[in-house]
Amino acid sequence: MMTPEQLTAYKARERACRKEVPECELQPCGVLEGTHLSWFLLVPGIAVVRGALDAETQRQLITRALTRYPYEYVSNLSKDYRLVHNLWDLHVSKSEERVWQRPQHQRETFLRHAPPCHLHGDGGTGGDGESADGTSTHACCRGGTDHHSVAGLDDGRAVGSSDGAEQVAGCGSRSSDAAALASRDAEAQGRGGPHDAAAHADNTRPSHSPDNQHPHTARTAGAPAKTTAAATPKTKCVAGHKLLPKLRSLNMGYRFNWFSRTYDEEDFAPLPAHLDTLFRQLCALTRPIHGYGTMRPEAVVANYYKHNDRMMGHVDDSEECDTPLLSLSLGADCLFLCGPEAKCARLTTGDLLIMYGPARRYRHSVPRILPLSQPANSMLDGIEAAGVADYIRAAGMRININARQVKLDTRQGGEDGDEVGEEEEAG
Ligand SMILES: O=C(O)CCC(=O)C(=O)O
Ligand SMILES: [Fe+2]
Repeated sequence: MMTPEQLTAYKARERACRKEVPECELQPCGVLEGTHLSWFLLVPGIAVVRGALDAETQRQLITRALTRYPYEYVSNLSKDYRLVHNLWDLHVSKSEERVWQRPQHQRETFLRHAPPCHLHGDGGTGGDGESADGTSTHACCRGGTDHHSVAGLDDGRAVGSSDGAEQVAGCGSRSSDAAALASRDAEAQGRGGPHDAAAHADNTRPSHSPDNQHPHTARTAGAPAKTTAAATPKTKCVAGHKLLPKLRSLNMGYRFNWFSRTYDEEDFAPLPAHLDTLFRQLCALTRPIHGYGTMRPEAVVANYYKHNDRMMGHVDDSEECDTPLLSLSLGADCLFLCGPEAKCARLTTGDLLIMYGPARRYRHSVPRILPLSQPANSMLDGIEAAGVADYIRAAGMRININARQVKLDTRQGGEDGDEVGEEEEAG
């Protein structure tokens, strides 16, 4: 828990990050055993492994995050729109086909009882972000290199590095602050979205313009809703190709119920096997840091930030267990604030951030997305899927994919959860 003074100072630092790029406060801690990966501590319990993912793995995750996950899983758009086509396909075809919003009663129902994923035809979209310039050149600690990072994401098989080194990954959660709670409630009622960019300073999810809801979204601040559920006409619709930019976040595995503020046992969409494998490997790889050899990545959230988006302060405290939260950065750099002292780290593409121990429940936020770095641009150059690199560049996009174990070990009766989905196809 933070004192009121600490909270005030935290929020002031979030605001300051919009204007300047503070020094990265990561402290070097050494090299991960069996790898050439350098790791750092922001505060005890908040670690960053630089370059934990190799470039090809980053490219695969980015491609899937744009072309597959939004179609296969519930996103912030799911509450508002019923999609019968893949968002990416609508985007590249510049489809003018109109996508209709759900009627109000369906949106409310959807929030409480989201359909199981693999919704062919049930995707979602969210609100628009704002923009702001994140210009800054901040020197920060750098670590590992590609060839020692986690490599390969072939579906159904473990990710391992080409030289024997391996890596790990992480995830996020919900806030416990009263402010965050209030904002979540607001979002649950159809206001505010995960990423409300310029939105209010107080909450959680990346803020873009407030819109739709998604589990992680709810922590967003009480940004003024541009479109409240109640005000949305039943007939509102949007051209298909305009939906992808509204994507803010999506949820794989257990979905968070923003009304009960718990994970619903029955609301589970199996993860893609490659993500399950990746996060398990990352957890094992970073055991020397956090002490946990295994974790089940039961709730995975992908957050999509455009250059002016941000995620306000929140605490991820809805999970039952204390296993590490693993969080991957892809694309543009960002500033990450954390803890009672609002320490600041600059995260770069391929980095793995880990929250563990008591710090697992520290307040944290992403107050600013920075311009794409040269290494990020080089990494994007290798993306094969047409249009993906251009899309990331045009939006100045950062994608965060985080994973957390939700249930206590006893809940699923085994060391490893086995509810991993089949991968239909690669790529
Ligand atoms: O984007 C990030 O790095 C943080 C995401 C986060 O805190 C969350 O999803 O809970
Ligand atoms: Fe979080």
